[in-house]
Amino acid sequence: MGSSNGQRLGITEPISLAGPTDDDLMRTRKLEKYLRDVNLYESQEEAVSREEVLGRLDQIVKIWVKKISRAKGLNDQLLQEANAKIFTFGSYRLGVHGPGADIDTLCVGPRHATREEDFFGELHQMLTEMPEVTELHPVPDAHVPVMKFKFSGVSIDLLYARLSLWVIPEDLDISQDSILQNADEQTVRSLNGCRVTDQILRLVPKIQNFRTTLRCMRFWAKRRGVYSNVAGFLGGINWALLVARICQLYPNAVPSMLVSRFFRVYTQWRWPNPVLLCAIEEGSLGLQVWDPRRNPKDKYHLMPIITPAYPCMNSSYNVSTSTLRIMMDEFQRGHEICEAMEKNEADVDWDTLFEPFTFFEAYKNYLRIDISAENADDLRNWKGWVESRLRQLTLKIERHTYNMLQCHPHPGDFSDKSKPLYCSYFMGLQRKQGVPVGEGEQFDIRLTVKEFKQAVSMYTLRKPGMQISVAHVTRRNLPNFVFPGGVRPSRPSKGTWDSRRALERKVSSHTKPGADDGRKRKQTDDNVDTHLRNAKCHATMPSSSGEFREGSPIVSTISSSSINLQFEHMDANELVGSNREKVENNLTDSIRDSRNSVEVSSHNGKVDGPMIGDPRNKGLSFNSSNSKDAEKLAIEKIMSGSSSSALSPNGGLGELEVLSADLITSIASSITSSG
Ligand SMILES: Nc1ncnc2c1ncn2[C@@H]1O[C@H](COP(=O)(O)OP(=O)(O)OP(=O)(O)O)[C@@H](O)[C@H]1O
Ligand SMILES: [Mg+2]
Ligand SMILES: [Mg+2]
Repeated sequence: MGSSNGQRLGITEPISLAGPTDDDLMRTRKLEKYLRDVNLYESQEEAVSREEVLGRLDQIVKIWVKKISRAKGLNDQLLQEANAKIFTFGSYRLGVHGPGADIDTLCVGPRHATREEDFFGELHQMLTEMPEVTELHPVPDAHVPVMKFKFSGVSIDLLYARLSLWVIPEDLDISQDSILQNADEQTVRSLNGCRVTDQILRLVPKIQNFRTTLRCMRFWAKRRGVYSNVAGFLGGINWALLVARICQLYPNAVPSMLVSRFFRVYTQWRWPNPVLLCAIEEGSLGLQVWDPRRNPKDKYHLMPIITPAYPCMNSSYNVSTSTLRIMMDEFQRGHEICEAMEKNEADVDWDTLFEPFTFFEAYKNYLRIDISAENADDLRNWKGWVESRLRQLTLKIERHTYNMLQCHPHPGDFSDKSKPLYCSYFMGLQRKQGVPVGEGEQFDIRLTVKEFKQAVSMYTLRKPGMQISVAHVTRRNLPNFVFPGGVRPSRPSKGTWDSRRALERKVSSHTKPGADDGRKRKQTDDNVDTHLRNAKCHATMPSSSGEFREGSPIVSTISSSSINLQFEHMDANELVGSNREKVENNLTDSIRDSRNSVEVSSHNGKVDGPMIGDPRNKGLSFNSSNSKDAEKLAIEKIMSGSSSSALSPNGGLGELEVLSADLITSIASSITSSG
């Protein structure tokens, strides 16, 4: 049975009930020390101050609700009982927040406390008048409306849920579905964060192990540049769900094991099989739940990670083929490092796993998006809008180049300290591996960029001075402010796992051309590397200033419509018979350019992850120990679902055809109607 108290948590049996060995315990201690050393835990002082702030906030909403109840002329009894209450969610509620993280809070109020007038009106006004409150920013028009501010220096996100109750009891349980009855859409969405977080905490067997593992995975994802919902990677809630599922599958494992199993399971996961912590209940309130058989949009989700509270939704609909590929590569890298750690290989430690991904060494070509505004408020709003549109740019570039050009968005922005009202975003560009290079072929993305800029300029709250420009830059022309400390490294990183792996691959392909297998590998590698190394990419910019210069004023002087990426094929013979030094140089280039350790193939624009028994999985170094083989089978079984219940007649599969029959079965068996 799954959990320590004998109750199975999760929709399948666990994969393994094994507990830790002495080595696992030792690795866990090292991991915990590592996480403390990199400052992932807040101080006791900060923890206390957060609690005080939460206490104050709860008092404030209670005062607020009395005040507005009185103003509305409620009778004495209702006035006396008038109540509102603060709940928390997000990383703070999960217990995985770092120093300086925000506290995500939800104010639950009664039916007579409205969102517009009372929450964004009166409560906002009250906060404005408090000296402890700074940087107050109401965002009433967001998908999930929020009031953002700092209270005694602690960042707060405050959402509002208006229930249909006249009185909010102090012991209100928001996990019961009836709480959603007659609630407006924004309230349902606002309640969702809390309800999901509570469910996660109920559905994991040993919370402390879950927390440490999640801290580790969040830190890892940030270091590897795959932490960001808005950029199409995964955010806090997604990582929490992925880790929670691993905890269910290995209920007696300790954090070091859970991290390693995380990579083991998710390198084998055949997306778009959904990750589920519990069955998807259809519920009785008629709210839409994730169901690719019914909702056309859900069929296109590439990496479904389903929330465990009604109405169950996919929390990761932003993931695209590109970001999925990047994440799968990262899972593969993590898997290899954990395997090496478990074999006690020299030079491999937690530090190796957490080595930062050197985004600005990884590509030769980048797209640079600069934005600017007239004041800090405008820039914040403009950034929020542009960031939410950037994903469309990557999707469009890939679509418009028939997926031959791959786009890697950098999560987060950069800015030049000397220019406070400007900021820049970057995307790495590369030819898709394995795509043959056509003679003199070029990628013209002018139209794509133009369309993107048009879409961005549709911003309804656009103010004068909100500018955007897009330019192509080569690695050499990257501005200094993108590098740590504003200093461009004189040479590419050496001695890292990534550089060593690239070197190994390169050396083996250059020195072992004998065996059939080796020849094949060499050909593939050369093919890929040749494309990258010989891809001469330049932008044609017939602008007044002529050239894009580092540190030049924002690219408004450069017509972004003139971007014309050209990838010219050069003479591949140059590579053959090169002297040692030349090979070294090429290696350095290929280290920078090679990120993909596993190829994720794409059929009809749909990605399907590596499969067990698939030759692509050769890189997975499962040793032949029985327990690991058994685990492999168990993972496979989870993917195929245990039930063979038929699909509903209105299934209407359409594009779902691309999903495996197994998936359909597992979806069918996991979506249940609640009685
Ligand atoms: N853009 C978004 N779309 C959907 N849900 C979101 C979004 N932003 C935040 N949320 C919800 O709010 C929660 C908290 O978000 P937040 O950005 O504060 O992340 P977090 O997991 O608390 O991490 P951190 O420690 O960085 O604050 C998320 O877990 C999610 O439920
Ligand atoms: Mg948070
Ligand atoms: Mg937040």
